[in-house]
Amino acid sequence: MNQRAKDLLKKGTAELGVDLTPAQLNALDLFAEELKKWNRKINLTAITDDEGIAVKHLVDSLSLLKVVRGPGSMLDIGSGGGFPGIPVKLVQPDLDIVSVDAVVKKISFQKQAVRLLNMVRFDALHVRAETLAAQYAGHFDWVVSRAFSDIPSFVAMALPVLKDGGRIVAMKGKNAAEEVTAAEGELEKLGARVESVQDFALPCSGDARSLVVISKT
Ligand SMILES: C[S@@+](CC[C@H](N)C(=O)[O-])C[C@H]1O[C@@H](n2cnc3c(N)ncnc32)[C@H](O)[C@@H]1O
Repeated sequence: MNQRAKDLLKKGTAELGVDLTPAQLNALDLFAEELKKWNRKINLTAITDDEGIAVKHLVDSLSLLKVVRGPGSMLDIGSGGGFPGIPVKLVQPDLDIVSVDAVVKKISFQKQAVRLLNMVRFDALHVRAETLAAQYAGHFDWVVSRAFSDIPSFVAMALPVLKDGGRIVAMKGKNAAEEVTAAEGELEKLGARVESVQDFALPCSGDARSLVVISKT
């Protein structure tokens, strides 16, 4: 990434209360360069400029650390090019992460990023999230997603693999409040409830963001 994008990444994460070490900054930069390289051949993201990647992918993914902390296990459903799971792992290595996507090319990219960045205890799996319960029933402390689906569909996939006392986190943009209100009845039927909604402005862009935290009832 160019110097301006690196400065935005450092400033944006500092605003989130995350002080990146030079090694973490370097790892996030390497990941961004690999993303750009693969994106020329396969469609991983519509955001291709360095500043956009720094703010809308990296800082945005790391905003999850407002509520998710290690140590523990985390599942990222519908992770695409590795968001939020890969940036989160690079900054919070004591989280054991499973990252799933239904599109094999996206998982091939994530596996390459794992090799390039020497990541351990990060499994990128080409599976549909609906099939995970056979292997991971009641396993995860955190089940997260960004730009994945409506809240009830996500929660229906997350509940079978959530540990007792675990939390589901939906990363949302504007209109989160309306989505939460619309989801309440369905969540009750599923045996879940919205525990908190943390609204904030994405650093460096000001775009509205919300972290919707959901627990089992
Ligand atoms: C809009 S993309 C978001 C990607 C990434 N989370 C991000 O924020 O950039 C949604 C992703 O969910 C994946 N997906 C959709 N349904 C899925 C399912 N049932 N199980 C696993 N992945 C799924 C798609 O292949 C796609 O990569």
